[in-house]
Amino acid sequence: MDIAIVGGGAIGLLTGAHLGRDHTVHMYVRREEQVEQLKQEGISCSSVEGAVPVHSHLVTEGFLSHDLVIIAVKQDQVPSVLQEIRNTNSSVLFLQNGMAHLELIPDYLNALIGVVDHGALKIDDRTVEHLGKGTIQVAPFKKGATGQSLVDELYQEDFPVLYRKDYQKLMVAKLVVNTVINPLTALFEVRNKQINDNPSIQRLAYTLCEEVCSVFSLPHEEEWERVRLVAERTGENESSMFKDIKAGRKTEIDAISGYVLRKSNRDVPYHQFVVDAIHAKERRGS
Ligand SMILES: NC(=O)C1=CN([C@@H]2O[C@H](COP(=O)(O)OP(=O)(O)OC[C@H]3O[C@@H](n4cnc5c(N)ncnc54)[C@H](OP(=O)(O)O)[C@@H]3O)[C@@H](O)[C@H]2O)C=CC1
Ligand SMILES: CC(C)(CO)C(=O)C(=O)O
Repeated sequence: MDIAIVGGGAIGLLTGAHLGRDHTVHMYVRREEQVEQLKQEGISCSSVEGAVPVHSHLVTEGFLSHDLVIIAVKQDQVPSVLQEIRNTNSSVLFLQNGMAHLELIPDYLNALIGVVDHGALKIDDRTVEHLGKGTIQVAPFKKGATGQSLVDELYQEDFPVLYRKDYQKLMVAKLVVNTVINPLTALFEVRNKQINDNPSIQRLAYTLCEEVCSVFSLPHEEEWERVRLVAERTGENESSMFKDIKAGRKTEIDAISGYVLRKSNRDVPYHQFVVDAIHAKERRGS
């Protein structure tokens, strides 16, 4: 298959390295020096042997035609990427955390929604460290659309891409995990395991979980157990929000906890607090 990946960050490089073994991959990035480095040296990924050759382009120089376009930028960059790809007929796979981008997807687009539970860290413009192996689950955005054969073609034994029917279920499950673990680990600057190990953080986590479950009518105890398990399984991770805060970058708080606030028709004070507190931390870094 001929695949375009927009964004050469942690997830763009990780998917590019793995899919580039079986498919033709075109990386669309926004800096000339990254275009050149990828063109000359390919992608290096800790879980893939050798450098993986890819084509590379400046995103602003227009799009070629591809079987699939994968959007691997952060939430806040989705609008500008949608502008760049507005004339595409290709299927488009979105890999963002949070759910705010779903509201931006235009009707005409043949969109697929992906949930990534790998952990990846960008080391430099062509190098990514694969920190936690997981899966990418993909479901069609529009009712009735399938895309299953395309998704099945992406499957690799050591990099499973799995077709699912219901994107809502997938996304809400990931949102619950991110809205509990990410802001608390970023605020207290701790690894994920502290959600279980620090009794005060655990109490805050439990209440955030109660709030998000009430907004989406989910069974609280079941969801809380799932959050605890993810915090345990990824215990040594620094969450993506904690990493963003440490690096002085804008976080995805508005797309995650902010989305819960926007969807709620009652007060969710703990979510309001973490949104304000994370914004305060972002400002401290600027
Ligand atoms: N990293 C992880 O382990 C996981 C990440 N995710 C989700 O995946 C998404 C991507 O995250 P991640 O890869 O970590 O983020 P990164 O910050 O590592 O990468 C984002 C990349 O997008 C590039 N970019 C930004 N705007 C544009 C644009 N307009 N056109 C082309 N490229 C652009 C940036 O370029 P530049 O370098 O020039 O700034 C950067 O390389 C996020 O929503 C995240 O929540 C989900 C699960 C795990
Ligand atoms: C699952 C978790 C919390 C793993 O760190 C994550 O998705 C993130 O950090 O964004």
